[in-house]
Amino acid sequence: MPHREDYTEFTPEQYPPFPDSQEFPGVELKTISLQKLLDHDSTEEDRVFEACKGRGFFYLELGGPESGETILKGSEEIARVGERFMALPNEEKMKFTPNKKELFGYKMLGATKVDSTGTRDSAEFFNVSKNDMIVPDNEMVRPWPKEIMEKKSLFADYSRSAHGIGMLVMDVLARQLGIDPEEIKSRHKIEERAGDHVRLTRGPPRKTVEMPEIQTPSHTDFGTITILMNWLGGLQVWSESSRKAGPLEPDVPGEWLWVKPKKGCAIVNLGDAAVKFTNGVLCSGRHRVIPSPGEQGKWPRYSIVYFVRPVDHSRLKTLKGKGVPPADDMDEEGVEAKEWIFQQAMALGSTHIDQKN
Ligand SMILES: O=C(O)CCC(=O)C(=O)O
Ligand SMILES: [Fe+2]
Repeated sequence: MPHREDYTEFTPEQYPPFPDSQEFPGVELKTISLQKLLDHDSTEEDRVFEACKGRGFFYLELGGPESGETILKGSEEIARVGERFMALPNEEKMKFTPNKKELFGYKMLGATKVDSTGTRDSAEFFNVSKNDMIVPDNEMVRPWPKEIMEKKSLFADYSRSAHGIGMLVMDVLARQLGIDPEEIKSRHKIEERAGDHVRLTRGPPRKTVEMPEIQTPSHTDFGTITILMNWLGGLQVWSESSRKAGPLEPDVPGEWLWVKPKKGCAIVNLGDAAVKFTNGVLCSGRHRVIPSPGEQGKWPRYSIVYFVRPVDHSRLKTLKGKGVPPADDMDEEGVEAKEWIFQQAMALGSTHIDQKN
């Protein structure tokens, strides 16, 4: 008999492959090499620009560079932290719900409405603030569970690497669009407080063959760019890219296509802030998560996501660049990022967020 300490429900080495069947139509995504982007390979820069103007989703091959290796190894270690936290009794987990209009902390199963009739989601997640992980304990602004505090340096390294990778991509995109890269850098300084976080998500195994439940409802990410690690199918993108869909439902005809996890790669996607900065030249792809398909559905599904977001007090508005069509808001001050993120989260049907400052 294995000891309790040996038990782990996050066991990527045991997962069956994504089913090879027409029943589960997949999306074709470009695979971009992190090493080539670091080397300023101009063909790779053109490819990533195309991917971000198109669907706004691509695979990023991580192996080799230090930051990529940190994400590859760190995501598995963080998933195990997630497993330990999610196994705690509910009352323990509920001590860490968000406060003050922020999204950090625990979201229980069912806290998000997934459609206009009020059906609830079926995944739980924990958002770990980048800023609290990269400062000494006495400068942290929230209490964190012991499971996370024990691994604070892991979260700090992971946050720095994921943030760095996100900024590398944004720097390429800014140059392609003739936007002054400083406009992007100054809005994403890692030491300044931002909504950036590492999200640890657990979705339960699939209950029925029909896969009726929604683990994470249809949405576009709110921030600038997202670095996602997952090991089991479940993520789907809407087949048609849309730059102005409302919060929950796609507004253009299409279908959900599966995004198959790809070994050694992160799935990277742009968020609504990148759309705002570029007046819709870049795309924030609509996506959702349902239980894993076929045999994969017997396992609980973990994903580790890093959201790069504009710093709290920066302003969201269209930036100037030769590749950016002029917009009405270019000479305005713009809305504060913290308020924008809060508004977006509320529009998505979140009921667990504290609406008071
Ligand atoms: O779990 C996943 O694969 C994606 C999760 C996601 O889209 C999100 O948390 O915003
Ligand atoms: Fe997302």
